[in-house]
Parts: sequence; C-alpha cells; structure tokens
Amino acid sequence: MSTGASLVEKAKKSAAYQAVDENFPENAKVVGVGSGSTVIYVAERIGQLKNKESFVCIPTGFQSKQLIIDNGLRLGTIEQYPEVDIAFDGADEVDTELNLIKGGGACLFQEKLVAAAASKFVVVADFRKRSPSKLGIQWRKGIPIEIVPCAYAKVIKELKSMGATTVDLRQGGSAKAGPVVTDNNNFLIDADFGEVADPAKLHTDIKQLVGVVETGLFVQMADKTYFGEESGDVKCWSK
Ligand SMILES: O=C[C@H](O)[C@H](O)[C@H](O)COP(=O)(O)O
Repeated sequence: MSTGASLVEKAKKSAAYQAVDENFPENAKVVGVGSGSTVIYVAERIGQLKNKESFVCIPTGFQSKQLIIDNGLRLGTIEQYPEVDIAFDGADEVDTELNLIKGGGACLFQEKLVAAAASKFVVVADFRKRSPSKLGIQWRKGIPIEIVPCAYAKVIKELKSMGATTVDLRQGGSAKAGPVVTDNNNFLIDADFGEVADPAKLHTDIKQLVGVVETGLFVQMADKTYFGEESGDVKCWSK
C-alpha cells in the first residue's frame, strides 16, 4: 500500500511526465527547466528524449543547473538564449485563473525571468498545490519576495503597513545560521496577505517598494498546469 509521501511523489512524477510528453515541441531549440522537487521528474523525462543533443536547457538556479547536467542535457544561459521555446516549472500554489505562488524553494527571480522569456510556460504540481479559488488558501507561508539585503528592514516595515499579517525574513534554519541567501545573493521575505483577492495589484504594489527585486506572484504567466492526483490520474488546467 502506498504511503502519503509516496503518493505525493508518484503524483509529481505522473504530472511531470505527462506535461513533457504532451507539450515538448518537436523542434524545440531552447527549453527552460525550473526548480524544486517536481521539476526533478521533468528533467528526468527530458533526459530520456532521443534528440536531446538538438536543444539547450536554460536553468533557473543552481539546483536546476545540476538537474540539467545530471540528466545529460545541454546547458545554456538566458544571456545566450533570451528567447525560450518552452519552460517547465513547479509551483507552491495555483489558483483557478492559473496564477501562481512560487519561491518556496528560494528560486523565484530566475524562474520568473525564464518563464517571461518563454513562448509557452507549463507548470507541474501535485494535488496539494491546487487552490479551490484564490491564492493564499493552500500555501499559508506567505508570498515569497526577493529583496536586496540592505533593504530588508525598510521593506518589512512597508509590507506590514500594506496589511501583511506576518512578515518574516526567511531563515536558513538548522542548515544555515542567519537568513537564506538566494542564487542571486539576495534575501527573501515571506509576507502573509491571507487570501489574495487581486494578485496583479498585490504584485504591482509590492514591486514598487524600493529594494524589492521580484515577487513570487506569477500573474497570468502559466499556459497550462498539470496536477498529479492521489488516484494516480493527471488533471490539466489550461488557459
Ligand atoms: O523556489 C522554488 C520554486 O518556485 C518551486 O518551483 C516551487 O517551490 C515548487 O517546488 P516543489 O515542486 O518542490 O513543490
């Protein structure tokens, strides 16, 4: 009998494999590979393609770069290839409009850069990531926000005055004393705004604060999301 953890793992793998199988363009030249535990299976599936010498993969951070290398894929950079045919990535939460919260694994800036450069953006997730309506229902840790380190005290104060109920500078915990440092040498703040009524407005309001590099709100960027279900099925939401 499958345990809860192995059901989740199977769900991630089924979603990732189906997303690659149904969306990988035959003549793809440049492919974005996201970050996190679900994308591991995306990279694995792309690594099984017979024509893997014919395209380059663009990473969204250090872990993603390692996934590309470990699966025998060609590594490129977004500076060399600013036009991406398709990008695959995970999400922390997906709402019914396909808006996303991302950055639970501290990789949001490069993820958004690659997704924004992509003609098509496909998200892979397990059933726990699906919101019944708005963002902020399933993912309760707050919206990840990447900031320039010296701005943290100012931005925390401003997020509180914008109505965030809890605002935390993300800590490394037992793995690192002090704050998490992103792949871009920045800090992360997690700001809880509860249920997000208008993700586009919240993103714009946060982005205007001096010191904010990017928010983990991906508004109207995803074309499709594949959810691996507990039953073993995969559900696809598309625009
Ligand atoms: O910063 C991390 C990324 O946004 C991930 O794609 C996101 O946290 C989902 O990761 P996972 O597939 O491990 O749930």
